[in-house]
Amino acid sequence: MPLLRSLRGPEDLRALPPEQLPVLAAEIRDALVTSVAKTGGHLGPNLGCVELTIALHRVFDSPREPIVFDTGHQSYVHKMLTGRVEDFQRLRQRGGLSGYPSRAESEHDWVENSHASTSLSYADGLAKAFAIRGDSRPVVAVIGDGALTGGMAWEALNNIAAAQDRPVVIVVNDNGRSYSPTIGGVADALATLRLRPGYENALLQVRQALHRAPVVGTALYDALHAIKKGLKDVLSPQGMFEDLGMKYVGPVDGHDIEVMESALRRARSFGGPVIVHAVTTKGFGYAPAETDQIDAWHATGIFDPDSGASVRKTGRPWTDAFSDELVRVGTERPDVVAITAAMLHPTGLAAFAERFPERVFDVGIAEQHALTSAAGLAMAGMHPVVAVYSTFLNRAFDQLLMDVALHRQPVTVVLDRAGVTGEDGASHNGMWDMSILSVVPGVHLAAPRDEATLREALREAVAISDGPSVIRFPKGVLPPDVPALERRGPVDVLRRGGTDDVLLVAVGSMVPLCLAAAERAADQGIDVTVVDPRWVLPVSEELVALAGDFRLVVTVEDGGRAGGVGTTLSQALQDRDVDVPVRALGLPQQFFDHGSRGQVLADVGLTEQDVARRIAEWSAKLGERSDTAVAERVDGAQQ
Ligand SMILES: Cc1ncc(C[n+]2csc(CCOP(=O)(O)OP(=O)(O)O)c2C)c(N)n1
Ligand SMILES: CC(=O)[C@@H](O)[C@H](O)COP(=O)(O)O
Ligand SMILES: [Mg+2]
Repeated sequence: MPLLRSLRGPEDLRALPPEQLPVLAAEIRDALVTSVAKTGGHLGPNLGCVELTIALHRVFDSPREPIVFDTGHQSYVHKMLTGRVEDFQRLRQRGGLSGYPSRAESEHDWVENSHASTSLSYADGLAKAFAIRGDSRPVVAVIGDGALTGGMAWEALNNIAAAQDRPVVIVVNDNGRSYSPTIGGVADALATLRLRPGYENALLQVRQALHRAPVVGTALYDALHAIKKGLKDVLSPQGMFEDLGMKYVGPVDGHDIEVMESALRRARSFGGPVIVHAVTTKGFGYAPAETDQIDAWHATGIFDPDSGASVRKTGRPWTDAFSDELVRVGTERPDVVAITAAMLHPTGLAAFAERFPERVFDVGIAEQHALTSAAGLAMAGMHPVVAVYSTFLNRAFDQLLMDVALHRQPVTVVLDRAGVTGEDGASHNGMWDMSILSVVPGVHLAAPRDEATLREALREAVAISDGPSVIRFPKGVLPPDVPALERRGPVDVLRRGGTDDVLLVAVGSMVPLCLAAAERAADQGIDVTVVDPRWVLPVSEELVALAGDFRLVVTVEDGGRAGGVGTTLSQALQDRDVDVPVRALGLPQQFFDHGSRGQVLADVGLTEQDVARRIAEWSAKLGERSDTAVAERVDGAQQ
């Protein structure tokens, strides 16, 4: 890849003659496929925006003129063009290149969050600040047709369109898909625009008119008229953007660098808010991705670049267990409906959709709306199951609190990817849900430990009729089922220590680690009883009663410690005057850099060795304290 590797940055790219650009695009595609095959990552979205990104960096002077990528999963090409091509060897690996823009990596990355539909708000804010400072530089936001379905994008558009003197260039990268084809009114309107005679036609019209233009006479008038008409077609408010007063350039073939560049230059020179509508193909140029009907290789694991065959991790994913059980529940319960925020397949709803197509709603990337519309469905007699990744529930906290919980509506939220997810980095760790849910009155929260308890939790959740229920489980494959020795209320006793030494409360996916830690502690002569509360909210009376029987309670959870299970259990014990020390092990409230789940957990001391060591330390301290107390009592008695 001599051309790609010779580029030190966008200045070099801008110096390339246009005829070399297709070669560069081919080299970038090759680099994308070769590298993502080894590490996994967002291949389809990046293959689809190669030419678009080349054109952006030729027209705009990044980093002075910010280019904000919505979600950021499509920023690999931008990274390659801004001096990071060599770093792709370690994409998404610990200490290596992030899979999203990263402010620590490059001054070209203004924004790094990867929750969708934020780019227009960032761009709006940047443009407002530049305007106040008397700086007229343009700001660019690149947003996919999927991200454009998110409410925030429209809140921002409402502001951007109103400020005709602020130069915000919005590039809509319209590949017609989120993961699956994007659906809804916005998507339909984009599809209609896509069918219009495009920017290329108008450009051709202008060029031909210019060639024909004589010096004088009616022919000159006709030619000028044609030029005017062509330009009007190129830059005029149309369709859905019309009412907002936005200028619109397009549709543009997003894989034609020359045309893309021309459209962007025109948008740049306009000096106000303008939309450039680029039509692209997700996975472009790599047949296995381009032809994949499910998600055009939106996010892939490791694969063989020649055949496209995936090198799969073996094992049954948690998502599949949920997916199967939901279909069973749906067969028995005609009132159960499912909602996805544009993630039908990855959240495991595809099987339910196939079986009950009329009972599934894809609301777009709109978690807030998902929750409130679920409340509406519940009010009218349905039991909605909203399946989202844990980290995206953050978006819909207020809707869960006020629209669902306050109204005591029976809505079940299923959180996939709860806990540390790892390779996607800080924004994707599902480590906030237990903290934010702990403040929601009346919520029921289950953290199943295996397939059997996941299935059971789902059935229990859809039977709850007086408020929201939530089930959380991690990314990855299921562990073997861990049968309970005994059940007390919702609490499963998984291991009995011989004495009332230590009660280890193992939350969900932490169960295998806790059982192993208990064995290690036993080797050091410490008796540990291990329980799984299964339903961590509300804290059950049975768990409180059990805790009161022990000298020390240790909780282990795959979530933020603030407001987590340890905190809520402590509070519950205090509320009931049960005097037993609780030590909480979990994630500190930090943003963790990307790395594998195992690495992140090890960094924060969530390994069986570390948990066993902490138990031993705390246990010893308590022993010292009670020895001292006994000694003091004896001393006191002797004096
Ligand atoms: C708030 C939020 N919800 C869900 C997601 C998961 N997600 C990541 S990319 C994506 C689809 C994006 O589609 P689009 O914006 O069209 O980009 P494309 O991948 O097609 O280029 C979704 C749903 C997210 N990142 N943020
Ligand atoms: C960008 C985004 O939010 C998703 O594409 C996410 O990266 C997918 O994660 P999984 O690979 O865990 O499904
Ligand atoms: Mg898209």
